Amino acid sequence: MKPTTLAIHGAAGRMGQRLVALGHADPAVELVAAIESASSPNLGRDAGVLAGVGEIGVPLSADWPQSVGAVIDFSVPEAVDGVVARCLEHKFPLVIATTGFGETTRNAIEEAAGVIPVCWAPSMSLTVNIAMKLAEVAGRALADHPTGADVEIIERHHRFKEDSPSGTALGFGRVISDAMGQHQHTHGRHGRPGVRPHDEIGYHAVRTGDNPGEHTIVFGLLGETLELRVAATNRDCYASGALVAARWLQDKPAGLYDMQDVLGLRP
Ligand SMILES: NC(=O)C1=CN([C@@H]2O[C@H](COP(=O)(O)OP(=O)(O)OC[C@H]3O[C@@H](n4cnc5c(N)ncnc54)[C@H](O)[C@@H]3O)[C@@H](O)[C@H]2O)C=CC1
Ligand SMILES: O=C(O)C1=N[C@H](C(=O)O)C[C@H](O)C1
Repeated sequence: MKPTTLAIHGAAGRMGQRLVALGHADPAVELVAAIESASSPNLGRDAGVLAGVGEIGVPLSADWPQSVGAVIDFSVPEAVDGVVARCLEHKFPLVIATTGFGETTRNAIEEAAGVIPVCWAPSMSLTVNIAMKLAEVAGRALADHPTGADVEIIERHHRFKEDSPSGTALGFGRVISDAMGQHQHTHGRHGRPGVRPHDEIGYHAVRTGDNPGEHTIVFGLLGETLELRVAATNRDCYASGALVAARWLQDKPAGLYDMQDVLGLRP
């Protein structure tokens, strides 16, 4: 099978650089474009040199290729509408990994997925996506527990992360509220909020050092506690998941997919 040609959007970032490095080492893909913001100080530099793997002949550029097998986006929320519009215009399959954007962008993604295949997931990590399945199972089993089960989601990320809570924490919250029916989403607590209602999921965003991402989901009953914890030790779990998703999209019809589809975790 021919390698999938790839454009990486946000190629000079923390994630972009790991994608360039892993993509360069992967014979199943061929990196053909490393797209960056028009104001990036890295424009013109070789993407491989920046990523620490030596010269690969792909310069960082604000220009888009005319043709490519798939686009992977790890950039900033404000840039995602533009990525979606470009991919729609050129019919490029698209993997969206950026987090922290709002409803307008979500709607644009859903609309684009009527025309092109899109994989959108807040975490490309295999273990995070398995943990989401486990959270769904736990949520269903505890939904009608007589003592009630309090759900708290604690996430830890590096000091440079700009959105909070993480897209993954919100994803866990969606999966659990679909299973258990909570209607309130509370972000941190202070003052005297009173006795904890059961109809609530609590989110706590910790920002510290260089943590590449860690999520703990607490199901607190009276008398026992279940915790699911999933932690990255580096960013390669996200980068390799995104490369798998880009390959997977190749033969897919237009539609909105996520990593549960890519990893075969959806029944
Ligand atoms: N879904 C997943 O598995 C993961 C998602 N993320 C998300 O990916 C995003 C990027 O994360 P990092 O790499 O840590 O951030 P970063 O800040 O290191 O990189 C973002 C890059 O995007 C570039 N950029 C900004 N505007 C642009 C534009 N208009 N066009 C092209 N490039 C542009 C920046 O110059 C920068 O190089 C964040 O939203 C983060 O939450 C991060 C890790 C895993
Ligand atoms: O910004 C990050 O680093 C990460 N962001 C994603 C998120 O917001 O969930 C995924 C991962 O946790 C790393």
